[in-house]
Amino acid sequence: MDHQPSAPVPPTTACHVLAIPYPGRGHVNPMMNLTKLLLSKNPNINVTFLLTEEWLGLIGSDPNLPGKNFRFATIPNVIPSEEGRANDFVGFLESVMTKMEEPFENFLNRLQPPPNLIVCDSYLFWVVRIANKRSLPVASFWPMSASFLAVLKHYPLLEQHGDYPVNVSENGDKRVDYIPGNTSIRLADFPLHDSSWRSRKLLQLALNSVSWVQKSQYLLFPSIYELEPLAIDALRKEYTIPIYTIGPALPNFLDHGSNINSIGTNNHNGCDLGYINWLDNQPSNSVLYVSQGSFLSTSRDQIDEIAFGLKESGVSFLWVQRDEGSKLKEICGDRGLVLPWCDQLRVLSHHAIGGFWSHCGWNSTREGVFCGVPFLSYPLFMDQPLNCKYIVEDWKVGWRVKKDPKSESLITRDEIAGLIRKFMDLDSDEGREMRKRARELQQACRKAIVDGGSSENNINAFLRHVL
Ligand SMILES: O=c1ccn([C@@H]2O[C@H](COP(=O)(O)OP(=O)(O)O[C@H]3O[C@H](CO)[C@@H](O)[C@H](O)[C@H]3O)[C@@H](O)[C@H]2O)c(=O)[nH]1
Repeated sequence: MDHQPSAPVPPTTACHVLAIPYPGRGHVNPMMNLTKLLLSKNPNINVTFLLTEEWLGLIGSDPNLPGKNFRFATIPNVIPSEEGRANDFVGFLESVMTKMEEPFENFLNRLQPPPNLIVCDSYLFWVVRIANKRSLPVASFWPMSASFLAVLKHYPLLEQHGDYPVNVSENGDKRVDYIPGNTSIRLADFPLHDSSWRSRKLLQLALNSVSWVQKSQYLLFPSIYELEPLAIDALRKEYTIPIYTIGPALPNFLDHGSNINSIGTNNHNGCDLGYINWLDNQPSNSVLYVSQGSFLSTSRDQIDEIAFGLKESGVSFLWVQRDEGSKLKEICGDRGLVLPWCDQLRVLSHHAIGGFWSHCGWNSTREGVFCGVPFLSYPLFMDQPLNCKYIVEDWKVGWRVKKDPKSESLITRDEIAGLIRKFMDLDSDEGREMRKRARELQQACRKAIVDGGSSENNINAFLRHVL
């Protein structure tokens, strides 16, 4: 199915889709991009996008929201605020899994016209429970990699092989090859592998959500088949529901219509973006873009080492760091910019960007790959070590910042400076090879979204099924 040109989606009677993302940037963004994709495919689709009131405040004034056939709806703020979400992640996740269900059901009772389809984040398992009771079809949307889903689905294998819990300082570099859909994985790269209360609790919550995926009617990934064919094929064999890869599900590219070339042309849409002007004045491939995603961070001491390392490297950089910006600016001097937020995809697609220091969230990973940018991978949590493994070992489009998984010490400024210098050296053989592969992977992704490409076929097949 993935490579044959597919029939266009036929016009149909109106279809009302209720989309409900998990309340986090890394989940809301790809759900919004999926929504835009659905709306662009068929004029008879209407979408109601359900958020908490807080999240409506965060994204409701975005100038790139879909106009036609789209509306927001809200439920009250029954969960802890997005502000400081990372400080008590267990508490946040538990609230999402227990407190949103009732207001959601009340909302569904009132929703007019009633939806024909619900698309929900796979973490919101209670949506599937409610929809099943009402015989409403649900598409479960998993905004992380298919490989990560396969790992969680087969997590009990770790215990059966005597590999759980993992003591990283003893056997973090041991590799296991018994997870379907994955090449061999270091034990240190499994999510939530340690025996702490927090990890066990988060694992229990994640595994519970995974167990509900099979009870939905469709499974959607913002992934591209070519990025992880082994995992997609393995999951297609195991699940009885149809699986569709509709990636890359990126913002600007969708905002620019289906013109895939516009992403690389720094089309500012008339916005006055000082940092884009700054990038415009930098040589091609000379700037390292540094970001740890939308809500996580690393220790203060490590941030200081990164700042001094960046300065000592002599490489130009654009660093997104939500707090301590002024202190970091002072340390880093005038070689680069420190910002609290930027339009990441626009930055990554700029010709001046030559590398991406990333925490390897799945959105950032797809965005970097789609822009053909090589990675310095610095994963922090959950699926990120596995995404880093894809980048470094499977796709070979990046290097790890932390080489030894057993080491618990800080990565020093000297190590960081040396690594950055070597990574940004466009003339080294190793770097040239990595950049070539990044361009090849980028091309494979771009092919997926044109006529006959895997993602285009998948989204059409999904809509034919639904409509
Ligand atoms: O200055 C910034 C920083 C981020 N972003 C965007 O914010 C999103 C961040 O998503 P992601 O890279 O996935 O990071 P997180 O926000 O950390 O994502 C959470 O959700 C992801 C999807 O479930 C998981 O893969 C991650 O591990 C989890 O931390 C991306 O679209 C970025 O383009 C910006 O636009 N500007």
